[in-house]
Amino acid sequence: MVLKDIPVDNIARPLGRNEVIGLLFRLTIFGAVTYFTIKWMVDAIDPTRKQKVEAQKQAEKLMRQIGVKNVKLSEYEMSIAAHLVDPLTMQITWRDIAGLDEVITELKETVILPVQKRHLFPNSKLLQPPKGVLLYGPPGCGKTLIAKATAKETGFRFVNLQPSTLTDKWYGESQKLAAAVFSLAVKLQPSIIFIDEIDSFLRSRSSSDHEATAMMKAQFMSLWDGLDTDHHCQVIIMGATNRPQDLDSAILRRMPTRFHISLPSDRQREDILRLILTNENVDDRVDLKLVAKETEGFSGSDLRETCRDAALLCVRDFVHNQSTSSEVDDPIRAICQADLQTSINKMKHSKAANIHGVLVHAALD
Ligand SMILES: Nc1ncnc2c1ncn2[C@@H]1O[C@H](COP(=O)(O)OP(=O)(O)OP(=O)(O)O)[C@@H](O)[C@H]1O
Repeated sequence: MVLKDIPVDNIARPLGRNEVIGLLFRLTIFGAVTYFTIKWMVDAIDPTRKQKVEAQKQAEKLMRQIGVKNVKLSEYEMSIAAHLVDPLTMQITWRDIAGLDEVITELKETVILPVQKRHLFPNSKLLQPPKGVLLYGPPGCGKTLIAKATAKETGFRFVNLQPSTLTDKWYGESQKLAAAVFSLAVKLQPSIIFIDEIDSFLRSRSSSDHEATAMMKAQFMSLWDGLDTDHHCQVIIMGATNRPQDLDSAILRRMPTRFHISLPSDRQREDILRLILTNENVDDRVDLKLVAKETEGFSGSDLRETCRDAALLCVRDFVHNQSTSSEVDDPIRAICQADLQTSINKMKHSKAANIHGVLVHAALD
């Protein structure tokens, strides 16, 4: 075959300008489709994606509500910011806490005064508010109430951090989130980061710790130390725990200001009961001293539950009377001593059953 037999179309020739543009266009479209397909697949298999989108929306809303403008947040800071509490919706003040006057006075002197009177000692390193405060004691005794009231009184922004926010993540995410906790708190300062059940992720380090957990703990501590080096930084970490003995000693060292919130005494229970029943319809003959005596070992939360249960007994009677009596306008009767006693007995019963349950579990373990 000689050259002249080959069709002219089959002979290689340089591409024309339009063909080059067409080729580039096709390559660009192909590249973009590949990129978005891979991104879509990665997003689809990321189990935290939906949470991230929700967190971002929630964070943007809260940031607007608390008046934070022109602060750019990273994706990780956004997911922490979703736990911000809007100070306007936070109603807890010292008046909502009963029986803890001594703790509150000490807290005012050691934490709140240094914050509020900062201008009096701008250069003193000794009189700066502590960077770490630990509230410890049995469940339901007011630790969270105290942390919220502190934020309300100081006007600090309040980040209510659940340990699961940091611990239930993919490998490597925990560390980025831990870093975001601190960088966000600094951007939003003055701020309080409240970590309930702090022992659940900052417990004593052990050789059985997962590598990622151990790294996260180490990183958390070094970020915390970073706060200390800048004494103008107004960020306080407040932790609460029922098990202070489980906390890493290095963490305890970083929380030198500690408050023990114990189960309330007779007098404290009476104060708490009085506060809980302030706006309720209570029979004048109710003897709160006697109720306080009868509720030994109850926490503030148990007392609240007992009073709620007693109030429900009145509602139950009311509903019953409505269906059986012709007097439709009968008012709901006041809470009486017998209601409270019935509810106390019920609570004691359920507490005893709980303890029994725990013991049975422990025996089975
Ligand atoms: N001293 C108190 N004065 C008034 N109410 C109290 C007091 N202590 C507890 N309560 C009631 O019990 C509820 C639970 O209290 P809080 O959440 O502060 O307890 P906690 O110590 O943080 O518990 P936990 O360790 O389980 O998180 C409060 O919302 C409040 O109704």
